[in-house]
Amino acid sequence: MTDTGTEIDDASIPSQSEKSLEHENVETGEPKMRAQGVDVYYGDKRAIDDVSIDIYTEYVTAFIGPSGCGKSTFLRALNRMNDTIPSASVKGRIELDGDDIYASGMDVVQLRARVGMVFQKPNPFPKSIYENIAYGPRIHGLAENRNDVDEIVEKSLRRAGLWEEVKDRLQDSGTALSGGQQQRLCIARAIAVDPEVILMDEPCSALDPIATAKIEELIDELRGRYGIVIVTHSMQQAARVSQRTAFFHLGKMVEYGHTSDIFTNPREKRTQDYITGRYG
Ligand SMILES: Nc1ncnc2c1ncn2[C@@H]1O[C@H](COP(=O)(O)OP(=O)(O)OP(=O)(O)O)[C@@H](O)[C@H]1O
Repeated sequence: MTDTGTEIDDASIPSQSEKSLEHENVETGEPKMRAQGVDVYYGDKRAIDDVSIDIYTEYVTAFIGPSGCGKSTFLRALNRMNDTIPSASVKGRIELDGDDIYASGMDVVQLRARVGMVFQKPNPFPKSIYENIAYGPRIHGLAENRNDVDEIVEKSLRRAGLWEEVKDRLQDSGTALSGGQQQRLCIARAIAVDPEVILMDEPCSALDPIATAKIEELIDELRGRYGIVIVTHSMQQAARVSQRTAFFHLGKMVEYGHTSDIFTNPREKRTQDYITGRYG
């Protein structure tokens, strides 16, 4: 996809009457995740206001919007990462395969394996490359013996596009890798526990352009196998890697749709203002 982001000028954006409705209802099949009427609070301050969205395995979904609009807060609500913030609370319903992830019986450790997360700053464990990958499958009972673990380590590193670079140095520390390699190691670590969804919170913001391009290629290769949701500050990145985009502003999800529509044919003026660089 081309860099459509900030290069769009007003003249290229059709008026309401010209807008195609054919993409209005963007999905048909069952979503992997569904959020309905979700509010997230920090204490009594509402950071997310009545957000509803479906997440599909078939597509990469990008969350965009100006700083502080709540993208990361909402992303973290999707695997209960907000539970680690004492003042945070969530209202509404978030489902994974139809099950309420905030239900009292939900095993949060299991949930975070099914809905994995990759953070802004690569955060490998201060252990070997091998152990970074092997730890999760062992504690989740996915491997019975050393052979199983070896297989998972190789498969995960291959899927994350890192195997060829590290296969001869699996006992080296994960923290000795370059930033881009560390981020791919973190993606491999998420993959190793067989997730269904991978949440990525600005996964390239600490990386140089070449490492960024590799992560973007990887995201494209992983699409379809896992539901992928990416928070990004870069509209160019959203346009390159995602098929669906949600635009957030002041805690609300203003607009959701096909990425191409959001960037060339937005329905809402606030989306148009953002993609044309009026704020953010
Ligand atoms: N741990 C926290 N405690 C209190 N308020 C918070 C906390 N984390 C975020 N907020 C507030 O919630 C709102 C949304 O923040 P969030 O980080 O989700 O936005 P964002 O869109 O991801 O921003 P950015 O693009 O700058 O990362 C902001 O007003 C922020 O100050």
